[in-house]
Amino acid sequence: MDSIIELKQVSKTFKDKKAVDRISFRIAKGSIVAILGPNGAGKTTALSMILGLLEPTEGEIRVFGKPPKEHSVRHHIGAMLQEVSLMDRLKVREVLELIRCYYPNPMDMDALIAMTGLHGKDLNRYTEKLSGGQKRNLGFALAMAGNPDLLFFDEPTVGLDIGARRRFWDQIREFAKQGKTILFTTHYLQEADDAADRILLFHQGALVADGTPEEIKSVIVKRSVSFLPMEDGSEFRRKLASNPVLSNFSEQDGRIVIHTDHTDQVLEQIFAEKLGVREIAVDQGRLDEAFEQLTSIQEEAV
Ligand SMILES: Nc1ncnc2c1ncn2[C@@H]1O[C@H](COP(=O)(O)OP(=O)(O)OP(=O)(O)O)[C@@H](O)[C@H]1O
Repeated sequence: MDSIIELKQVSKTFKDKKAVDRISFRIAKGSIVAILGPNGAGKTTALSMILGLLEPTEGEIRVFGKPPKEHSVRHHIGAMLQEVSLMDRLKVREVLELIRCYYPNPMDMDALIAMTGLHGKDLNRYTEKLSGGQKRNLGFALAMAGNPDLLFFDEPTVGLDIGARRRFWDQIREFAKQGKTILFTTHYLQEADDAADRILLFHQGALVADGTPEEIKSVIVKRSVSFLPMEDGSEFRRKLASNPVLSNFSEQDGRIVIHTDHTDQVLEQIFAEKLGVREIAVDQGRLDEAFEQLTSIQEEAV
């Protein structure tokens, strides 16, 4: 694999808090990778270490085969973090020019403006006068100014409306087609599912799953057959419990739910046993269920 990023057994401890716990992975050129996880999972800490902003307590990180702090590595990286910090008393054009001149092969100014949702008239405005949305556009422009090969986004779509979100992801897919590599963090399962070709699922500092959205779903999401019982009472439940194919059931809002990898077998047994049921539904597991299952499995294990 043509690895752009490589982490080997990386941990980060703040005082006695282990924010990232022995994480290893590689990221291939041209991929769009989501670091997904709940609050406090260690996503930002991991991203900051890969960016060279934080030093790992243990383990090794390589970006383009080198330590992330090296000057030559920085020339190939662009980042938009949660807080876009801007220098006051500079106009938008001046900030963009300043950042562009740090890079050997910066993006053409007109192309930069066109892709980032800034308008010509914004260029002469002082950065402190921009609205929240315009500041985020500028943050995106600053991340892209050096025409980087590797892009980092920490929760990039927070606060963006649906149209802006869609434009953002269209743009990101275009970058990936050009061979750029994108790593982003998100809380949004749907966003990771839609936008990423790989998901690294973090929980309590650990990497608890790594794969395509489909792989993650197929490994840990159980499908289910659910129905409403026509007869109530213990006899019906006894019949279910005594059949090994049906015995793994739970009850949700009056429905009986059987989690299974073999929905056909479950249906066969329901008919063979002549169980009185109605409104049968067969459900494919969803990514948000997978996420909840994984994180709750981890919590039980702690
Ligand atoms: N500078 C720090 N000092 C002490 N603890 C920290 C520091 N930075 C992060 N932590 C702790 O490390 C853990 C992981 O934090 P991190 O910000 O990486 O999580 P996250 O997954 O990005 O969360 P969120 O989605 O809320 O941004 C949390 O328990 C956090 O409180």
